[in-house]
Amino acid sequence: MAPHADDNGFSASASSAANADLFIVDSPNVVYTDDEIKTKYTYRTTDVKRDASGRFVAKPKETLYDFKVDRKVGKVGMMLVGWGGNNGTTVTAGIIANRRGLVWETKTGKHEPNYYGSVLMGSTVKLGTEVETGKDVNIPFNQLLPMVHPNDLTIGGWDISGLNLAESMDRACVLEPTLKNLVRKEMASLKPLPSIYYPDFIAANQEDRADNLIAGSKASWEHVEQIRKDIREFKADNALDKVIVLWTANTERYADIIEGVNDTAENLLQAIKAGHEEVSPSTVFAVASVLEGAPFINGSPQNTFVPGAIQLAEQHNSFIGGDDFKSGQTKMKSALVDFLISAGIKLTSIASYNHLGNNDGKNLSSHKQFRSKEISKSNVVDDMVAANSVLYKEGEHPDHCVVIKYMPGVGDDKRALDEYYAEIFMGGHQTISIFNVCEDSLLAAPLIIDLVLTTEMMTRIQWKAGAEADYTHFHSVLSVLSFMLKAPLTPPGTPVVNALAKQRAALTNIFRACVGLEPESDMTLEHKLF
Ligand SMILES: NC(=O)c1ccc[n+]([C@@H]2O[C@H](COP(=O)([O-])OP(=O)(O)OC[C@H]3O[C@@H](n4cnc5c(N)ncnc54)[C@H](O)[C@@H]3O)[C@@H](O)[C@H]2O)c1
Ligand SMILES: O=P([O-])([O-])O[C@@H]1[C@@H](O)[C@H](O)[C@@H](O)[C@H](O)[C@@H]1O
Repeated sequence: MAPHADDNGFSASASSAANADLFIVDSPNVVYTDDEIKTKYTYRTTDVKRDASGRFVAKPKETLYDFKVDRKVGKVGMMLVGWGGNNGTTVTAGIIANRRGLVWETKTGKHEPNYYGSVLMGSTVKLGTEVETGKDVNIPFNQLLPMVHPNDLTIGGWDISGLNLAESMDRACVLEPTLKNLVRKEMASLKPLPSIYYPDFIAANQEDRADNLIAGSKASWEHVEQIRKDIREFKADNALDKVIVLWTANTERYADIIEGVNDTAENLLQAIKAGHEEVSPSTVFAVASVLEGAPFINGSPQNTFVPGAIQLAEQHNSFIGGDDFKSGQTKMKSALVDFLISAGIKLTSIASYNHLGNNDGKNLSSHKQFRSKEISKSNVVDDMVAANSVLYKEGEHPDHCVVIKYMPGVGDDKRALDEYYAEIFMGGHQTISIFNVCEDSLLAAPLIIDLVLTTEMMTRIQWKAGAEADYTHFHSVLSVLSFMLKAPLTPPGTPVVNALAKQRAALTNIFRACVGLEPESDMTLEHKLF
């Protein structure tokens, strides 16, 4: 039974379990109250220095942290930029189907809704080892901490296309007609708010859908204020406790980083007021969200978070995260490269080709937009290569090419063809060839849910170091989101981790620390020593 609050000097009396039905942590370092979970956590790392002879000296280090989790989930809104797109309509219809428990028929029989592809809703984490049997006890990931359920999300958003979500769902050609018909009425009642459209940032071939616009073809302070007003009204009209904004609109070209324009928060605000043409719609949405205190997540590859936007988020203690959903080909790559290199196999060449026929592919058929995607799809191996000096000399890197072709005929069912070529023992080679048909939006929609649920959870976690310190939130840049993203944004000056297993372990173990549990080490000494 969790210790009473007074056992550890906390005020208020202990109450029921963190997740009343599933588990509590019985530890002197964990106290539950009706409103909070408070933990005292020892963070163990290893400091490494070189001695006079150049030898590494590794020294174990312990840092004591207090974590505090607000157990009150509240009513949460999700506002999607690009709501009328393939991902936006698919995630909305999927949540409606789950919320209503719909069953639909296809040629393969009856189907029930699920959240497969969501790490939080579709996977489990190890809680510990059952004393009597010695077996692992695994629980649903979303039960590790009190999280919002996607069924309870209030959804809204913007699109430059004025179609309602039923019309957009039809345009997307992602879901089965039998399912679409069950959600059609509710989807038809949903209409995206007008949005900002700066033609130079997305492919010219997108112009024909731009009929739902806020006036003005370049950044302006009126745009910031309109988006802030939209967020405020959405929150008030739906009696929400918080709103999270997520970009799932088209991939934009990179913005040039210009000193005096977007290099600092103040310069960026001034540049928007001056209507500077190098400020993108996604950066305007990020600025408006930060100023409105709404976390902003970028699901596309462009450099929305110019230095000024990051600094603004830090100044306002507002969360941002990105970039680019990691849905299929790149997620597979980050796992396979991790496996090959950590197994001592010298990957020397990666050829990634994919073609798709959806509107995303159409937009990416324009070189500047493709270049944004090429960058996010190419950098995913860098950390794993750099970490293995046995296989790779300083600066040595596998050849890596990324090709994306727009082939309308395949629609949303993207084809990813990859060839991995590696050196193995004694001059041998290994060639791995993968043909991966990804239904792009059905893979991306659960990632939108994971990004929103994780971000919302992070708004209810605080930490401090030392009895005298005040609790504070994690850094504004949510690198904890990296498992869902191709090009993880990290706090300035901190390393980028792309290895998929490490990303998931970070998310798992940070959440475990928030309920006072040690990181899952997989040592299982209890099964090895005797
Ligand atoms: N598996 C995936 O689908 C996947 C994976 C990774 C990244 N992404 C990225 O997610 C984004 C969306 O993908 P999608 O397949 O839904 O694309 P989509 O083209 O179907 O949807 C994008 C939507 O954004 C709208 N839009 C464009 N500019 C806008 C603006 N300034 N304001 C508001 N709306 C705007 C468009 O009208 C469109 O409805 C793309 O950037 C894509 O690269 C998708
Ligand atoms: O599958 P993945 O590499 O994670 O990501 C996908 C790319 O392969 C595809 O070319 C692109 O159109 C999608 O937006 C998405 O980025």
